[in-house]
Amino acid sequence: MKTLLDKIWGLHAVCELPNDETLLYIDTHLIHEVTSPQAFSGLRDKNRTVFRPQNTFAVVDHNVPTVNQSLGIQNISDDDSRIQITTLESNRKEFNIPGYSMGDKENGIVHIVAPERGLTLPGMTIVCGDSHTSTHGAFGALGFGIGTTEVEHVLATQTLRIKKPKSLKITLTGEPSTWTSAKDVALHVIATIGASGGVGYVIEYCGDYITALSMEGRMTLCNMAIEAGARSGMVAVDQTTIDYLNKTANANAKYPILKSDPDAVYDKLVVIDIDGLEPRVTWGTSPDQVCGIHDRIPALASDSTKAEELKYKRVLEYMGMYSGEELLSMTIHKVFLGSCTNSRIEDLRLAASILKGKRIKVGLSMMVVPGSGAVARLAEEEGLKDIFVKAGCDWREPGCSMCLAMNEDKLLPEERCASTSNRNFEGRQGRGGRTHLVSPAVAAATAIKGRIAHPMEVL
Ligand SMILES: CC(C)[C@H](C(=O)O)[C@@H](O)C(=O)O
Ligand code: SF4
Repeated sequence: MKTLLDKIWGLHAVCELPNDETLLYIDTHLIHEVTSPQAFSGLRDKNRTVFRPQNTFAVVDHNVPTVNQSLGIQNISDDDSRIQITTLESNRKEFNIPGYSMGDKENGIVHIVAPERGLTLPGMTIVCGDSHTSTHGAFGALGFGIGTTEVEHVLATQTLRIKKPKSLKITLTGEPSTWTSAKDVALHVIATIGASGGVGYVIEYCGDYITALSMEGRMTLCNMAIEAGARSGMVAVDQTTIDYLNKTANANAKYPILKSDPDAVYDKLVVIDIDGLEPRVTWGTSPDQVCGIHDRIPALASDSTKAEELKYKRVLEYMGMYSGEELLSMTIHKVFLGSCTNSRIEDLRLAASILKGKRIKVGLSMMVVPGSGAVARLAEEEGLKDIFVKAGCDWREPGCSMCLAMNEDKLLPEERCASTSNRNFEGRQGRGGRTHLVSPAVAAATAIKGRIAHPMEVL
């Protein structure tokens, strides 16, 4: 009667520690340039080394420019970005850590690259100094984000001191509408349980919708478990997982069909009906401020407190909207197709299928940032890049880009963006920028119309 979480935990618990903590063995440690510098400095200060460099893998993604990466790191004008990238390069050399440098043809966003390279496998524990490490749970693995001090601990020992999270089973019932994707379901889950509804839990997604969902869709869903406050998201291993791994990791390997026992006991159970669910769009500055695409900006609840009223007014003011305004009437200046939520090949295929033979609205700009070199190559081979370019989109090189605006890709104050990324808080995509989180299909339709649009409006 064990859950998937119990099983993976049991296989990795080295010993129990005081204060309810477990010393957990870590199979794969992913690192990037933002949260690793202090961890390496810590190692050096204590005269320690990296215990298992071969189980560590580095990419540079947050700060990299999305144009002219081949010109090299010295070409990056922002000092912080250049220093972070250079520091990771030198730490990798010093500690013998495998990975990709800027401009490497396989480099990309850490959560896209690792699954693609077979570094994410069923039953593994995977950590990274990055909250969206939850993405890897799509493979029946336990992936979660850690802080910089913990990065140092994992580098030094390949283990982590951690309290076991509680388990939350979310069963999705019914069939959503045709143009509703995993992104929309992720937003609906967050809206239903709230942005802190998952705090203290690892979510396991179950139900027929999940069984039928592609690996890319499962990654999108697990990626955004964090936006519901959860430590991670996971999906049981099934034939879809195995088929994907046979293509990407190793065609001859035997992978364990790891799943929860039928009578497994969870700490909490939630059932969410997604029957007929329409595409979702966020209207506010929290990922749980979500509406159906045909809805209007919701009014303030009549039983709201003064504090809630002030917060609501602040959100509308920042977003430049009014209560009752129609989402479909919202003029959009920029569209961002990218991020570890939605920059896999399936996302690009979907957006390209809508943009094929069409032009994006005059005055609007759309940036397409593939999640990795492999995604970019495949998109070029399949003719997707051509479709985007012909439609007037800006085809870029891989990286986090306008998901968090640590490079040149930013919104200007009051610019409104339909973005396939995962966070919409104030300033996330540039100071004063306004973010609406959407699916790749809605992003493409929106680019054509110049306002939030349902794919059916352009097909
Ligand atoms: C920079 C990093 C620590 C951060 C995270 O952990 O999520 C980033 O990836 C993000 O999406 O905000
Ligand atoms: S794409 Fe966005 S969410 Fe993902 S790791 Fe990069 S910054 Fe974080």
